[in-house]
Amino acid sequence: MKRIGLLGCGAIGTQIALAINSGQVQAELTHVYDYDKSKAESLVARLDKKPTIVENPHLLSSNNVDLVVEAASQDAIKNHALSIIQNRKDLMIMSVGALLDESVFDILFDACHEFKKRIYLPSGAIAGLDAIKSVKSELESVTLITTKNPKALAGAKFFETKNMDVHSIKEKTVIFEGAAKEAVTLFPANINVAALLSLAGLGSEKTLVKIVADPNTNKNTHKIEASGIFGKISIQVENVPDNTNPKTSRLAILSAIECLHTICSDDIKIGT
Ligand SMILES: NC(=O)C1=CN([C@@H]2O[C@H](COP(=O)(O)OP(=O)(O)OC[C@H]3O[C@@H](n4cnc5c(N)ncnc54)[C@H](OP(=O)(O)O)[C@@H]3O)[C@@H](O)[C@H]2O)C=CC1
Ligand SMILES: O=C([O-])CC(=O)C(=O)O
Repeated sequence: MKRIGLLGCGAIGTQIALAINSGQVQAELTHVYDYDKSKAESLVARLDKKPTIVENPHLLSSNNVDLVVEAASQDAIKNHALSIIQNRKDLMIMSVGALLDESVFDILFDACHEFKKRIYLPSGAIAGLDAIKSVKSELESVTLITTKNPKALAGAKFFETKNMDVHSIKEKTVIFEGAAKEAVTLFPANINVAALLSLAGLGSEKTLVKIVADPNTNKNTHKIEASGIFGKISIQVENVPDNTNPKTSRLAILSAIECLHTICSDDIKIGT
């Protein structure tokens, strides 16, 4: 059975730990870390088989684990992903936006080859990555339109740079249009899905992102529109937000659990 270390004990990390605890994912959660220790303690209190709470992130991968699951932040990837791979552990990443920094991507890509380790990127809060990957060589345009309630967008760096008060948005408003590369920097906790779409398809400069703040919605909606020689793809997911973190969709959590289940099982693998 694979031994798992968990980096980040928030909305996604908690549900992953509970899925392992219930046996839905056949693995052993052995070590956890969050820089808010109280979050790690509350999580461990809910588990039957108690993992060790480590005092710093390096102790996750220097211990005897097979895979580290990151559910923390883009900074966590920038600061710790390389040492996890160098410590010869596989890594599952949720804060995928960090990989749109080419220096981070290239270093991790080379490290995976050198240390013969794998990085897994679950499909997260979107659907259709299988198709985008398959038509990659024939793609001509990809646009992601993401609509969230302003309270789910609050706290993003974007509002500091624009000197805009998110709570003053009273009607459905397009607040950002640009390349995925810029979107993941300005909305690091909201649009990691744009990084997944970029990596699967046209890259971070040509993948276009529109972010819409809608005070009248209680869903996190992601619409992908892609076209090319192959034809057209139009996929929309209306996600229920997690009840502890409105930025994060329920589908992102379920996708992380399903990805981990696939990594940890030897049965038939369905889909691309
Ligand atoms: N790929 C996808 O489709 C999706 C990706 N995400 C991303 O996944 C990540 C986890 O999401 P979620 O669980 O909802 O987030 P939460 O904010 O609920 O939980 C993250 C936890 O990790 C902690 N943390 C952040 N950075 C570090 C660090 N460097 N070292 C240790 N702990 C850290 C946070 O502490 P504190 O609160 O104090 O910052 C928090 O306790 C986020 O980056 C999010 O943007 C989310 C949804 C979809
Ligand atoms: O969960 C979502 O809807 C998407 C999200 O936060 C992200 O991609 O960072």
